[in-house]
Amino acid sequence: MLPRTENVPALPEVKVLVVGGAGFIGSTVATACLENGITPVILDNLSTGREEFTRGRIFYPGDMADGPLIDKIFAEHPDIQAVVHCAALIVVPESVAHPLRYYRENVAKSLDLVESVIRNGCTRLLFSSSASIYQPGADFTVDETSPVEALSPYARSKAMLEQMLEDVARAYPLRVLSLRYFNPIGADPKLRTGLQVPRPTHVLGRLIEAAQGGEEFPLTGTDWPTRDGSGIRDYVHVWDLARAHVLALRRFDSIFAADAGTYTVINLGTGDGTTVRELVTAFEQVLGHPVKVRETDRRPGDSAGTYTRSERARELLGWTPTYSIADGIRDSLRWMAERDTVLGPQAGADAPTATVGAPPTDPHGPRGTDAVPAGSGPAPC
Ligand SMILES: O=c1ccn([C@@H]2O[C@H](COP(=O)(O)OP(=O)(O)O[C@H]3O[C@H](CO)[C@H](O)[C@H](O)[C@H]3O)[C@@H](O)[C@H]2O)c(=O)[nH]1
Repeated sequence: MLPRTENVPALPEVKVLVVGGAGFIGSTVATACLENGITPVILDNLSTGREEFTRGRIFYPGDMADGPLIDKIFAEHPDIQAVVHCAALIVVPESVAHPLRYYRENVAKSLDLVESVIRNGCTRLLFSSSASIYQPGADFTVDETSPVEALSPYARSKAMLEQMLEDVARAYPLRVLSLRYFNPIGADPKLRTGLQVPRPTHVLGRLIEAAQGGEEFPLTGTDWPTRDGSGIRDYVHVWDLARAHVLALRRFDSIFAADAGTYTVINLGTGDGTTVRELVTAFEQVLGHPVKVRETDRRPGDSAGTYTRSERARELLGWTPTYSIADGIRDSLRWMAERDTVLGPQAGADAPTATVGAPPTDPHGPRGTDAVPAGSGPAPC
């Protein structure tokens, strides 16, 4: 006979508020949380996020600047123990054309959110920052102490918010961990979520588009002082990024206990620099055939790029990336082939209709479901 369970105390549920949890990274973070015993409560205004990514999850449609809504969420989920702030507009050229919108959405509304978080007594915030704020050094490597020189309104919005959060964390009962992402690629290995926009403008999106339409891939910039003249970046699989968030949530208190401060930064990159030419070669190897490449001038506001040399993510989070760049390319291709099935045909979007061949199943096996070792979860806020 099975033991009765009524008198067995339930394990305390670990809950986090994921702001921007219907977006590409936020939804993947939410999935990784679910797979590791953390319940995500999602807030997203669906300006770029997708409701499909919230199915079966606790979801509040709305804006992060809506104070009464944040109060309602905390009232209905008093067991929320941390906030993961992934909500942002992220397209660099768009930020150059519409800086007011970017500063309002990314900076001003974030301040409203943080004020609401503090008002509701939550003391832990993970902030999605960006490695695009770094000034490229002579060898293109950076660590968390490297100089910051944000070159676009998008990057400046991230750099400004980091500075503001540091000041806020000094003055109020809040600790903030900024995670500086390098260049996310791939998708959830089980293809539950992925990049939602139909025509992504980042380099891998443009390569996939070229492969789909048989068009030329524009290689934007061939005179950078890198080993082959093309821009260099650190491409990190989004599932590895998501795992890092789970580890950061689990270790949040110990990170700050060791550091004794209230604000800190961790780079999330692989430590491998990949040039655009090298990325094209890797892409062609995964795809199985060449793509046409057209060399063009640099993009306005572009930079040579950076990659991380930091060991901080390994030391503080116990995090090491598990996916290769080929894995990321393969998962991006698999997701693009599957995206319309998950999201439905996208009204008004001039998405390419052809799809490129992609492996039908997850070729990574169990790594896609790897559980993050359970430590002590964060205590209530
Ligand atoms: O069609 C293209 C697009 C890009 N590139 C090149 O590819 C490299 C990477 O460009 P991405 O646009 O893919 O990435 P960025 O690092 O410039 O910026 C992106 O990554 C950042 C993270 O560091 C932020 O997330 C930002 O929002 C996002 O646009 C650059 O050398 C760029 O010149 C091309 O050759 N052709």
